[in-house]
Amino acid sequence: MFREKFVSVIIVAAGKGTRMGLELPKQYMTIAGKTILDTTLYKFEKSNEIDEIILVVNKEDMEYVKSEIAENYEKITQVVQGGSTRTESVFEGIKSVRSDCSVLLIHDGVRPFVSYNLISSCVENAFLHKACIPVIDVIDTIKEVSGDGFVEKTLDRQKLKSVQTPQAFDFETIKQCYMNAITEDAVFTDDASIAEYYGYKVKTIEGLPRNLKITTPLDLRIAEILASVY
Ligand SMILES: Nc1ccn([C@@H]2O[C@H](COP(=O)(O)OP(=O)(O)OP(=O)(O)O)[C@@H](O)[C@H]2O)c(=O)n1
Ligand SMILES: C[C@](O)(CO)[C@H](O)COP(=O)(O)O
Repeated sequence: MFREKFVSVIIVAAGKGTRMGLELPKQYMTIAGKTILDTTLYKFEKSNEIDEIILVVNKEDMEYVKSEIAENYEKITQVVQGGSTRTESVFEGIKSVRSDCSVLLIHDGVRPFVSYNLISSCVENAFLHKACIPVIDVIDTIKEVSGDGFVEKTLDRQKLKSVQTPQAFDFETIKQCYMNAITEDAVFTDDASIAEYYGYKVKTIEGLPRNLKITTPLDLRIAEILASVY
């Protein structure tokens, strides 16, 4: 139904993995015989919804990625150099997206357990609502804590959601938002918050608990278990 429109995905993989605490950036670590980045790329390569993949990596990894990774994926049209923040890396990717793209997905290279169904739902809802993000319920009680370590308030958990990627957008809308946002001092920790900043309404859909962002050594252990199942 949506296939006559061109759909691109930017996979951002230019992070340093500071919280993982190892020298090798986590996207190049191997789980179940494949790098985390390869496992992520494979999902989008095989998804019927995706027409092109733009891969964003660090300057020092460009040659390795072009010769050892990108070669294996027909849908990768560009490997581009990222920036010093996730926002800058996404913006570099956006500059390389085909001008006739209708819907753009933006996905973390370190979320390898995304499903084909979730990719499809994101695309479908971006066509319907212009901006769509997957979310899951928050499990813990969340409190706001002041700089001196005392609780300021307890937030209403019913209204809180934990946000995942892929985040999906009408391409022209998110491109314009990013072109404006890149000149702002504000710090954005995901793509949807940039659309929100410029007044767009963002539709949430049900994400997947297994779609974790591999960030810490504990996540890596969990990912090893998940890789034996998904
Ligand atoms: N300058 C950056 C920073 C992050 N990312 C990407 O954004 C995704 C989510 O970021 P995160 O998990 O925070 O990765 P890192 O920045 O590598 O980790 P850390 O913050 O611990 O250094 C990752 O796929 C990461 O490679 C990126 O492309 N460019
Ligand atoms: C985009 C994101 O994955 C949504 O949860 C997340 O905000 C990325 O954050 P990070 O600061 O790059 O870890």
